[in-house]
Amino acid sequence: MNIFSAQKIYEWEKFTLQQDKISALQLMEKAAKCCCTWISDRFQTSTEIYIFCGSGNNAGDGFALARLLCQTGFNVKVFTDSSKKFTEEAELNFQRCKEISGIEIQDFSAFKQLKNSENSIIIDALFGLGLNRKIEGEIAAFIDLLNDFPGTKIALDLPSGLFADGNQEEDAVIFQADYTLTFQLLKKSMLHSETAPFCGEIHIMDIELNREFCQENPSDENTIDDRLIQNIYKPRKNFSHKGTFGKSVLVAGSFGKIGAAVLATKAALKAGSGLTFVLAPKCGYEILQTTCPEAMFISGGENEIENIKVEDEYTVGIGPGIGTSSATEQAFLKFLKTSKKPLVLDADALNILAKNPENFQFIPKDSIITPHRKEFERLFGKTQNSFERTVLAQKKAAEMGIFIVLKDHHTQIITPFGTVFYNLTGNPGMAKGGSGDALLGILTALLAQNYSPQNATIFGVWLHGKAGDFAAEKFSQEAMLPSDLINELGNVFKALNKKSSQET
Ligand SMILES: NC(=O)C1=CN([C@@H]2O[C@H](COP(=O)(O)OP(=O)(O)OC[C@H]3O[C@@H](n4cnc5c(N)ncnc54)[C@H](O)[C@@H]3O)[C@@H](O)[C@H]2O)[C@@H](O)CC1
Ligand SMILES: [K+]
Repeated sequence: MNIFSAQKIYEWEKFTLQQDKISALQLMEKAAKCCCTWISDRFQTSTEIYIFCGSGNNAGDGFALARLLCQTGFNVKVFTDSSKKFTEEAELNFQRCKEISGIEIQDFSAFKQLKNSENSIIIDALFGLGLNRKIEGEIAAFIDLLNDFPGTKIALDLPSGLFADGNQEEDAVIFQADYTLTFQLLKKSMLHSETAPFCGEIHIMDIELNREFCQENPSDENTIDDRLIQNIYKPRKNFSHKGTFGKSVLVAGSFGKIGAAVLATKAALKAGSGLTFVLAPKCGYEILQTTCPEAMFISGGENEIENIKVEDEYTVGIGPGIGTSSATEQAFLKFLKTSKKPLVLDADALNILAKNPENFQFIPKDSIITPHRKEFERLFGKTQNSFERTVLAQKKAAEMGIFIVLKDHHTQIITPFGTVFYNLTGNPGMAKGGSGDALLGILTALLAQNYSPQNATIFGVWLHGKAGDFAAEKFSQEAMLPSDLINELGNVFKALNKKSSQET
């Protein structure tokens, strides 16, 4: 699914009004209806509803919603500044609201007299996409007051004070929503760690903007949706054999960190690698042969990796638990300089690279690197915030011709062509040592199975998150382990297969 800037969303709205021959007022009514249905499906009509309306079309949505909720049987109070000039659609909906005797319309100041009520809903229709500067003065103080009020807080389209497209100033005043009912598509600020928490749980309201617009206006920023995954996924054909599914080598482990090699190898096996090898130090021999009997062992040294010899036809993933000793560093750099095929690089492989950026030039084109925030900083330097980090990653991915997987709550995949894919699967239960090792194994296995580097990266990151979601469902976010995630890969493939067979 595309992510559009506020500017592009306005253009999309205009396009829809022209193509579908509907009015802005009708579109606003549709938006308000979606929100009314969402609220009435979840809350009893005994809940008091307070709606706060600014002066733009976000307020128009608020006025229309007030009318619809009142007609559904809720007790609704509207707070606004009626001395302000409303937009045309907001004014029309304001007038319609006034005609309904059941709705009390008051000035913002009247809100201060209200008794606190836990059993109430506060709806923020102050500012939406049209926010064009930081909120200050009286409105800022008012939003602070709303944030302190008990009860459920719902933002329409965006929490007031949050810009759709980017970062905020640190002291910005923003409505703290429990739920955000956002129209048509996610906005960029809903996907970054500094800004997304203001939205609470996000629900997309499908207001049926005309989809032809997306074909004519492809975006550089996208979220990974089920349709994209189903298009990438290649179900297995009969008569295939183990050679069809590639040969993966995981270069991993050192004394005390053989577990990292076990996790990466198991993940590669469970992600469908045809033949799997693990190149690890000899101290891991028995552990690996016992825990991963399906994988073949290649010795890379005694207690750490000192030598990496791999045949050209193999797909190689390097990094988990290898450490950064000088012997391992030399072995890794020697191997890197002779590598031609795309590699998957994580953890200590990235830490070794970060020591000397001169070595970046040896990373084969189309390789995949999977840094978390700290590893990214070590490689490419600090940025002020995650928005700037994405931009820097776009620059580096293009310069180096590689795929960068920026691990985060919504992990981003950045392609060498500058496109960003935000992943929506996964959960905080995966913030545990070993999750990254599993991801490296999955990515290596998919690359070995002939998924293109871009498809392997998108699919792998999605699979990893989805398996993590299945594991959290079974064991809880607290107790789930990376091995549980790996064991759930099978259930994710089963679900994908089922969907594929239903579609054909
Ligand atoms: N684009 C679409 O497809 C649709 C948009 N709709 C609604 O329309 C909204 C956008 O409406 P508008 O463009 O009228 O924008 P807003 O309703 O966000 O309000 C913008 C107004 O607030 C003022 N303003 C901006 N920042 C301010 C600040 N910091 N302090 C004080 N005043 C400030 C602006 O000067 C402008 O007058 C969306 O968020 C959504 O809720 C919906 O009705 C459905 C369809
Ligand atoms: K809002």
